[in-house]
Amino acid sequence: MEGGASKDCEQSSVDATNTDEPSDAVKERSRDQRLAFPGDPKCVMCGRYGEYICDETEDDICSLECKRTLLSRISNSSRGGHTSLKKLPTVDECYYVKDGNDKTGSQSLPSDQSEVLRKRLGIHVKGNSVPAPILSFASCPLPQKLLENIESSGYEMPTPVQMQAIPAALTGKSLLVSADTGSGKTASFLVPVITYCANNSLQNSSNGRRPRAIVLEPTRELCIQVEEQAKMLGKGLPFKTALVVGGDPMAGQLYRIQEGVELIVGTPGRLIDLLTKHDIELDDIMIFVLDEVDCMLQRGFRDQVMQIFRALSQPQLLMYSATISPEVEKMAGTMVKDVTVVSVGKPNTSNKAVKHIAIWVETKQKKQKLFDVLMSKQHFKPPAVVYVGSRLGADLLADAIAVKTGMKALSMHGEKSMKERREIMQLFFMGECPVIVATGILGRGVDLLGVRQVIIFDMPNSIKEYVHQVGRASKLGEEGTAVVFVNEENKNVLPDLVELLRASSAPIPRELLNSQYTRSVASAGKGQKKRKQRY
Ligand SMILES: Nc1ncnc2c1ncn2[C@@H]1O[C@H](COP(=O)(O)OP(=O)(O)OP(=O)(O)O)[C@@H](O)[C@H]1O
Repeated sequence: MEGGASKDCEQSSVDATNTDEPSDAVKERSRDQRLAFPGDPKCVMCGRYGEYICDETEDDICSLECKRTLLSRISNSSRGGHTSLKKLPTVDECYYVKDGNDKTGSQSLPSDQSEVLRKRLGIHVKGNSVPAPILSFASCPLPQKLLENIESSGYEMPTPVQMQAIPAALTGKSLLVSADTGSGKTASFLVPVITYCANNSLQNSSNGRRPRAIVLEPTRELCIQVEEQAKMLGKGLPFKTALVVGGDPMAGQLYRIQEGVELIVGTPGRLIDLLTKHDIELDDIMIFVLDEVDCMLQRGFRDQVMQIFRALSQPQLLMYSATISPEVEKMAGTMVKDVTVVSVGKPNTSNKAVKHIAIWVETKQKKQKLFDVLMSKQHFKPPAVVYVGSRLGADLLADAIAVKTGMKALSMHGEKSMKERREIMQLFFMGECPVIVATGILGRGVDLLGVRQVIIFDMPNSIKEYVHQVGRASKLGEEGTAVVFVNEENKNVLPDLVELLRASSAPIPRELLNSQYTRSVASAGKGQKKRKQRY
């Protein structure tokens, strides 16, 4: 080893503020070394953090133990006829601490390493005995078939929210989780739900199969998407799902539940309708998921959600959203005791991968501005979603786009039948329609495959909905663009918008800064800037 010179030492001269790595003595054994984080050098022998360089071979190595093994392997192979020092293939997969199983059966990181990982990935946790984050799905006791399905879905590594929320949910405790739009929250609740259901299915019992978990979503589109993902991840397991949404005949949905399912995915209204008209056994529901929880606990949905919740026998409550306010946290605390709170990144901020282009445009000129964007080779990046505030507005604008630009444009809103809604989404996904004009129905949660541009034609009334709508332009950190039209009519949301644009380092139109509704936040920002420059 180069006189024990570690890469950390090299690093520390570049980044003196990096205090993540303890600079202690050279590690004697492989198990004393921490795991490799994404991007770290990996030990060629065991895959842990390759903190040192072996001076004989120039290989990354984690400890003296691995160095000895490496050198002995090389000398064995050279005795076998190889005269030169042969490089061993670099190990790609991470190795996990084998003897640190926690009570969920997960192979857990030691607590100091958990803290380093959380810090690096912006994971914050609040609660009692929160388990360590995981670095691979296989470090949790998931059914083998589920692990295979995860792999065939192309999920090589858990995303940060999955790293923390999956082991936390497997403890059986209730969770409140916030993470960016498009960060993989859906799988972070489906994986524990499927694990629970598959492990507890009564498929071979004389009592038949009964629902074990419910996932509530605010829109039918989101239900369809989540149920599809659940089916994909649960394939080959004793795990069946039922979709309970308005617009499809109730008889078919009821029949499916009576035939035996483990998971119900539905909207609150239709589920209550079904539960009040028919006798459905809910005693075995052990997990209740409120996706988009801030929306589900808002007036409009709250009473229905609470009605369903009260019909259950104190299930584990899993609550998720990209936008969670302190009020929602408080409400969640009244529903269940001892909630574990997990947040990834800065709560309630917009997805960093989305570039915001705010344009100040008077209402009368908005249509023309939209046509300009759609007809500009430079600015239009199809397929795109245009968000509007009303159903009629969606229909009229889609027609106007088709007439003015010659492009196929379809509207999407809650008045369309389920059949129409499915057909529109299919055309869009098949690439046969470059523009969809939608109400907020497509604003939350829906994974709009391939969409990298959204145009907010009518600014929503709350910055939270704006965050969800612009989130449709990116998933898993891929870059997207959000064009947003604003004017004085959006006065309620303008101050929040200025703050969000500033936090995203996006240009802020002069009219927006000078508006009477934003002057106070705008000048607060200016003050901060001046102070920074002076010191
Ligand atoms: N571990 C993973 N590896 C690769 N892709 C993943 C992984 N987890 C999820 N995905 C994919 O990332 C995309 C976004 O995930 P998902 O829809 O769950 O995001 P979300 O956090 O629920 O977003 P939103 O807040 O908008 O609902 C999906 O296409 C999903 O299949």
